[in-house]
Amino acid sequence: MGVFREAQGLEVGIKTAVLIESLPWLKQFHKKIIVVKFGGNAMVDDELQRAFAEDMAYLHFAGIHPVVVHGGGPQISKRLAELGIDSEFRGGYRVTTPESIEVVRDVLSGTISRDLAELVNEHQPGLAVAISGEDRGLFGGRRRGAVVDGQPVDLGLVGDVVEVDAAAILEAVEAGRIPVVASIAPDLDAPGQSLNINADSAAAALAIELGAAKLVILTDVAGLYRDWPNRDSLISIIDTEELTELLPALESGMIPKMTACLEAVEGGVAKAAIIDGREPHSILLEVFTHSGVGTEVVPV
Ligand SMILES: Nc1ncnc2c1ncn2[C@@H]1O[C@H](COP(=O)(O)OP(=O)(O)O)[C@@H](O)[C@H]1O
Ligand SMILES: CC(=O)N[C@@H](CCC(=O)OP(=O)(O)O)C(=O)O
Repeated sequence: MGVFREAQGLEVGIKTAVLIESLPWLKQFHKKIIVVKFGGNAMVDDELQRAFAEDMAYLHFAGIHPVVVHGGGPQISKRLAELGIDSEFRGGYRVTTPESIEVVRDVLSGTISRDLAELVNEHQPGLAVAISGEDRGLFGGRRRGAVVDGQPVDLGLVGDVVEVDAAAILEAVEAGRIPVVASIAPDLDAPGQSLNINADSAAAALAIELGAAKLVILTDVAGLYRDWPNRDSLISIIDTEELTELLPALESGMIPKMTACLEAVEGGVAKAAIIDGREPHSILLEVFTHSGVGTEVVPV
């Protein structure tokens, strides 16, 4: 009995320590916007999606304003494969054709945004609202290419967000709602044409425009590895100067992700973090504990 009581006491001690550790962060982020990028690789099963929706509701009811930008790379590739269309990535970006841009839109804003908003809304009807980058002038895009092995390459209908009109997002936030944003944008140079925007880069552009207190990117690795795939080389904190030096050596999906973190922090967002979205509720540890998780990008 004595041992049982002792164990119970220990458990209570741990619980209260965890709760009270969150106080400085609750104060720091009170009524502030945190932009959360939910990667396609981090939403691979229902349990992870439900945990994510729970976390967004948690942040909301803790007095923080989460704004979600989601990806969907693997889901787009799957849908394209079902249609007999191969996926090609160059420098971490999907080469996008007039045929595939329709699939990108359909998967991102037609399926994933709606599904995520629905899951969040299970916690309170109407809490989340799906908004596409094509709605109400949210994003304006301009075509971009990539550089692979020092050579410029064409990506087709892929763009950068060069203009953000955050009115729709701010209205939603002020109404106490959680925007769930799909990364697709009208092409400012070709009216009627849409561009496929990498979701990390869309999240960075939005975080800068909103003056977010933090950008958190959930993916399928523990963070940024200095010497990928050496698992002993996880970086816990890196400043923008060091990241700028490391960027040319990065591969595949990490290129847009770390470019996004760099742009966000250089654009005035105090911190950007890459965390493991395969761990349910990892974002709560990132936001509410001293040590955080994953890799944090900070100004010099
Ligand atoms: N230096 C690195 N550190 C961590 N992951 C890396 C690195 N270089 C390449 N990667 C790869 O990048 C992937 C994450 O990018 P991506 O697949 O685009 O994720 P998401 O769908 O979350 O945007 C990791 O799963 C890993 O395979
Ligand atoms: C241009 C480009 O590559 N767009 C991405 C958009 C989705 C995305 O970024 O999804 P993840 O975050 O899951 O990678 C794509 O078509 O896959």
